Amino acid sequence: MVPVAVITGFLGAGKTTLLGHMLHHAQGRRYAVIVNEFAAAGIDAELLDSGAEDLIEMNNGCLCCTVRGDLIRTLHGLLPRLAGFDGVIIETSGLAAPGPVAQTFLIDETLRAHLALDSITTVVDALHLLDQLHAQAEVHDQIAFADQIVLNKTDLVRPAALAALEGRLRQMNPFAPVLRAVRAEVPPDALFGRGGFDLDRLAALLADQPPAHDHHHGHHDHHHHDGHDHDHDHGSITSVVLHSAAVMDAGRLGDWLAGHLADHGRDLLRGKGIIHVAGDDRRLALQSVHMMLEGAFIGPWPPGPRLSRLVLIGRNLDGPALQSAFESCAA
Ligand SMILES: Nc1nc2c(ncn2[C@@H]2O[C@H](COP(=O)(O)OP(=O)(O)OP(=O)(O)O)[C@@H](O)[C@H]2O)c(=O)[nH]1
Repeated sequence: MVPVAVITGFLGAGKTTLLGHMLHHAQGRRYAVIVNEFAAAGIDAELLDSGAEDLIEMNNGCLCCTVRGDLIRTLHGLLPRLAGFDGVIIETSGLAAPGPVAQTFLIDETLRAHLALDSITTVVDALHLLDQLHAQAEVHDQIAFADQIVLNKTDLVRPAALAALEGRLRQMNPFAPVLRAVRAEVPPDALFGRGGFDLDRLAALLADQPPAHDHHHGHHDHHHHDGHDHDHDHGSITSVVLHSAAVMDAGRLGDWLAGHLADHGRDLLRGKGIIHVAGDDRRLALQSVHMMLEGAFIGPWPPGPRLSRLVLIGRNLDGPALQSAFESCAA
């Protein structure tokens, strides 16, 4: 039996950071990694720069609904090579409800014979958690399903507020231990060997219960019409992928993005980009979570054309306007 760890958490909470931390501290253990992004741009794989033995990307939407079939196929494809791995790590997209992902391991007989769900780790963003609990139904599901919770980005929040957040998390999920973290730095063995996955609890959660979040807020975008997992949409949350083949001016791009985030940060949940900027041979990686923007140079470009890509996930995205604003940042 090869153990499977699922990493979940809302957009920008720090899932990829946690995955990177685990892979860099693998201490000789070999993991197969499955990454699922909401937007089809494959940027996570580049940001991760992981050295993972086997990184499989699933870019066609959200793991919880459209592509559970794809997850099953992907895992089946992995089976012949499974003996070479000490574990499988699945990073779900930030909009995924973990229930159906967990269900995959219970329903499929063949998978069940070879793979054992070991843990579901939910990463939460200490700075944005309270807002997200009001606006995003997925966050409730992710917390409710967690086997353990990584309370990440504790550097951005005062200690007193942290204790309150922890209390809130305990209230929502009394079973999951809460690990406080900066940059998702939790013990490297935190994802595996927990044996913590209690099937009885899972079964109870999978049963058709009213979602726990119904009482907490007036509106949400999640619609479970009949208890099946294919019927929810993600409300008005969409994504756009901006492209440019031109060399970009880092200053101009930074000014535009900072201004745009300041004006639209509430609606703009997440931004991620790999940018070809003038004057540097390395790739500029950009990341935003609401209004917080970070940029860092990562390794050199691979041979071939250098295409800049910026993915934005949020509400009310005007794709053509964003694309032309992006292009106008050319050097
Ligand atoms: N200040 C601070 N920033 C963090 C911390 N952890 C991660 N970040 C930053 O938060 C941003 C999002 O982190 P990711 O790990 O990409 O988040 P994610 O959950 O994988 O995001 P999605 O794949 O979009 O769902 C990045 O800019 C990280 O560098 C932390 O503990 N403190």
